[in-house]
Formats: sequence, structure tokens, C-alpha cells
Amino acid sequence: MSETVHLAGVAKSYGAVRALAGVDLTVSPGECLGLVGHNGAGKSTLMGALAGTLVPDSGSISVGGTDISAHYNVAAAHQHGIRCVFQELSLCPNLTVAENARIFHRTLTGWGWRKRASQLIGAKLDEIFPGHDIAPGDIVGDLPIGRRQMVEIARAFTVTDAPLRLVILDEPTSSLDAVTAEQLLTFVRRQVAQGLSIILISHMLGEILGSSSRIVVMKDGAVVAAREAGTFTRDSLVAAMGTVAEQKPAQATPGTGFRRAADAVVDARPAAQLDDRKLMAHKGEIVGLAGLAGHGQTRMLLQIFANAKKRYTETKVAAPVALIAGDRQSDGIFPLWSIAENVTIGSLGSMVKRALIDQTATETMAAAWHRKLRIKTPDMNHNILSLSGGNQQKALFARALGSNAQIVLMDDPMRGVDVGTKLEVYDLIKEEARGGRTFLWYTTEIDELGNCDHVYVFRNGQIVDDIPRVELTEDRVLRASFHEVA
Ligand SMILES: Nc1ncnc2c1ncn2[C@@H]1O[C@H](COP(=O)(O)OP(=O)(O)OP(=O)(O)O)[C@@H](O)[C@H]1O
Repeated sequence: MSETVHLAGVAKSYGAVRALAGVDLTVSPGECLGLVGHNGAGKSTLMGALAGTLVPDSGSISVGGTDISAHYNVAAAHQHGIRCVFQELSLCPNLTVAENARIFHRTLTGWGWRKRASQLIGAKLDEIFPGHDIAPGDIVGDLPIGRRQMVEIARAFTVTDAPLRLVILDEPTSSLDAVTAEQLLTFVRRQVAQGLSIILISHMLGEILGSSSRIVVMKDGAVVAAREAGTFTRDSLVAAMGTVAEQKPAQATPGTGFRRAADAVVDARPAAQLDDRKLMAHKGEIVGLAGLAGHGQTRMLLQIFANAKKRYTETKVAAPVALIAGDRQSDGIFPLWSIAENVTIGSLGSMVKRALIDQTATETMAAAWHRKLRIKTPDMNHNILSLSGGNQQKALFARALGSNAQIVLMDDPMRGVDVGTKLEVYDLIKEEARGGRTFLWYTTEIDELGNCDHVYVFRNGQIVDDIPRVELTEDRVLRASFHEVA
């Protein structure tokens, strides 16, 4: 079978950072290529070269055997049927879903374009995510991140004049709940069976092993393994990635036993709650917020955040709070600032010396977190956008954990973080909880709930189940998410 796309000797450096060290990659028709590697391994950079969003220092690209490297850019990629769904979404927030589809297809012009764009994107959303509740007229900026990710994915698969050969999905399920993620992976498998090529980048190794035909492993800007997917196990994949941490069984901090409201540091009732259920968290507890994406978990965290330090509200929040945003693009990072500034901004209050910010203290803090979370950068004074997606997320963790907050709210914070780092962060969270910090942790990854002492399942803005650690099972969480609990 002739190749769909072939990259040869692609190299890219950013100053002293060698992001790609001359990479070769071939994708064939009807192949789902799983691409894995630690944060900063070079996956997104390689995909940028393939999608025409960045110009490599050297190397070539050919499609169907023809070298098309000269003047290669996004428009050329589109014409050759190469599409990419990046980690940082590219939709225009002030436009509707249909208008965003229109921007993607320049030929959708003339009389009735809005109706045609609506039909195009609506039909694709129906095909990939049956039962979704996104309307073509919805303003993208009003949609929660999971829905925006669904729109971006659906748009990449829409076809008008140009062909569709290869779709690159960079962490496509990072903001999707388990059910929606499975809808996407089922669609991917169907498309591949019909001859489309897909490159799937994910830190969820189960997804990679379950959906890829072949797996390519990258490390430090180079391909270190490339084999049929069936020849890998989870362990051999982790070993090939060279990730440092070993998989340990989830172990929570000792539960607090009695969950009395009087001792709670957080005691909050969702605004939409119809019965008298409440979310409670005690000192040193890790409390999970679960359920399908967009069912009120983020709203709950924001309600708690907004009520911190207020004395006379129904929502009790008895200690300083920090929030780790899951939507780092719009709520998390300060894009014009350095990594060090992004990390230390939550702690500046404790670093003031004679009315000035103590430069040495901020540098020391930034350096400590650089080491502790192994943020992949030669210099913490570089701009935050120079970091890979997963490393930006680590910087947000550092900001919250380095602050004096005793209650840490985490809004699906592990988006794009690699397996090795995740396990280290889990340990860090547990260590901090043992030291008396309280964590409220919304996660779309059911496995992560195993780290929690107590889990609240949300549906339609309300708490529908309240599960102590000893009773926690995946089945119970899923049942509650679909309201099959008594
Ligand atoms: N614009 C940039 N300026 C400077 N360095 C950059 C830039 N973009 C990427 N890099 C560096 O290139 C390296 C590869 O980054 P890349 O985003 O390709 O990694 P990745 O494998 O996609 O990681 P992740 O899993 O975290 O998304 C990293 O060390 C990153 O810091």
C-alpha cells in the first residue's frame, strides 16, 4: 500500500532547545498511528511540521510519494487532505459553531452559506457524538471546554472541496468524559477501517493500545521505538517512553472517618441542588468530583472559589484557596509572562521585602519547582508559551502548590500531563494532603478517583451520589452519572 504521508529528517530547534533531531515518520492509508512520549518529547512540534503550522529547520514532506516541501503551509496541508486538531484549541470564541466551520472551508460562500455550514458541522457532530447537545448557532466561547473540543474534532472531519487523507488528533480526549471519548475512538476505528489515516497522540495509554495499528514512541526529539501496536503492553510502552515513575496502586490518605459538617473546611451546596445533599471536605482530605463532563463540577469549584474568605454565605470555605484551571488557555496561564512569573504569582504576598518583591525569593521558588516537577525548559525566565502543553500544566500545579492555599481546587488538572509526571503529581497531592492540605479534584479520568478519600458524582448540576472510598467502584460512578442510583 502506498504511503499517505512521509516525513524525512525533520529537525527543529528553538534557541538552545532541540525540539526535533531529524525525525522520519511514515503514515499509511487505513492506519491509526499512536504517537506517545513524555511531556516535551517533541510530538506537537512534529505534528506542527506535518500540519504546516511551523517551518522546520530542515527535512522534507511527501504526500502519496510526491515531495511537497516547497512552500508547505497550513493551506497546502488542507489542500492535500491533512488536518490537525491541536491541544490548544483553535476555534474563534466570538463566532458560532457554524461560522467556525465556514472559516475552515473557504468555498462555503454565497447565498445560503450559513445553512450549509450548519448542516455540515451538525451532521458531523451527530455522526461522531450521537446525542450531543451542541447547536450550530451556539457561540463557541459560551461552550464549556469539552464541547469546544467536540466542535474542533468534528470540524476537522468535515469535507467540502478538498480531500481528507490524514487527521492528526493531539490529545483529543483530554477534556472529554469517558462516554464521549469512547464515541470518538469508535468513530476513529470506523474511519480507519474505511481507509483514512489517523495520528492519535495521547497520554492515556489505554486509548493508544486500544485504537492504534502501530505505535511510535518519541523521546527528547527523536523516535526511539516504532512497532505494531499488538507487540506493546502498557508496561513496555511506559518503559520505551523512558518515564521515570513506576505505576503504583492508588493509595489514598487515611479517611477522616466522620464527615461532620462542623469540622468541614468546605461545606457547599450546588446552586441547582433540589435535595439537601452537600459537598463537604475536611482538613487533609482528597475529595473527588465525578460525573459526565459539564454537569456542574466546574461550577461547584468556582462557587467555592468565589466564596473563599467570605464570612456570611451559605457556602463555607474556611481557609485560603487556590484553583488549578483545566482550561489553561483561557483561565490559567498568563501568556505574556515568563514561566517563573507564572509559577510565583500566587505567592508574591509572602515574598515582599521592604514593599518590593524579593527577586531572590521568587527565583528560589521557581528553581525549586523547576526541579520538583521536572518542568522541561533550560530557563524558567523563558516565556510560558515556550513550554509544551503538559509542561504548561505543570507550571499551573507549581503555582497552586507553592502558594499558601490550604484548599486546592483542581478543575480536571491533568490535561496533557504524561503518565510518569501524573504518578509523581498524585504522590505529591497525597503528601500535601497528609500535611493537612485539602484537595477538591474534578477529574474526567475515572482511574484518578482512586486517589480520593471521598467522591461526589454530579449530574445536571446536582450531587447525585456521595461515595466513601471503601465503596468506590467504577460501576457505581457510571451508574450515578447516568442516574441509575436509587
Ligand atoms: N515556541 C517555542 N519556543 C521555545 N521552545 C519551544 C517552543 N515550542 C516547543 N518548544 C520546546 O520544544 C520541545 C518539544 O515540545 P513539544 O510541544 O513538541 O512537546 P510534546 O511532546 O508535544 O509535549 P506534551 O506532551 O507536553 O504536549 C519542548 O522542550 C518545548 O519546550
